[in-house]
Amino acid sequence: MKDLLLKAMAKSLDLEENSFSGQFGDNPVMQVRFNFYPHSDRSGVTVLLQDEEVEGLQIVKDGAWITVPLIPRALLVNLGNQMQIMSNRIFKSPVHKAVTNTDKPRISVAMSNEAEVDKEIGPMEALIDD
Ligand SMILES: O=C(O)CCC(=O)C(=O)O
Ligand SMILES: [Fe+2]
Repeated sequence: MKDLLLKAMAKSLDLEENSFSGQFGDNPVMQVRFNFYPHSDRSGVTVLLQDEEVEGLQIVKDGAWITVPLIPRALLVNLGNQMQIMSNRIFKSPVHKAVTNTDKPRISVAMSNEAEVDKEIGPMEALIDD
């Protein structure tokens, strides 16, 4: 589909139809990201750098939404579902969401790890009760 779009855009500017696709090369980077809030991260560990001035991250604590306070330049460590599974739920993967406001831009940077795609994970044996 993207090839059709790139060709159509090139044609609309009276360019040769492969003008744009040629610049993307033979192995262009394709990315898809599904954003849905609220969620818990699927990661092992997520490290988040929040906006220095505009809050927005909220987590569920004791059944209520609370806003995570801003600490400029602090890295927030959030555990994801994979750590919850491996720790047999001793570590929790909190449900959270990012709420926006109508007038201020907000940026956040998230970095996370996950187990290898085909790797099966499970609770550590020593953490399982009989
Ligand atoms: O923007 C935020 O503060 C949260 C981002 C987030 O939840 C995520 O990347 O998984
Ligand atoms: Fe998240």
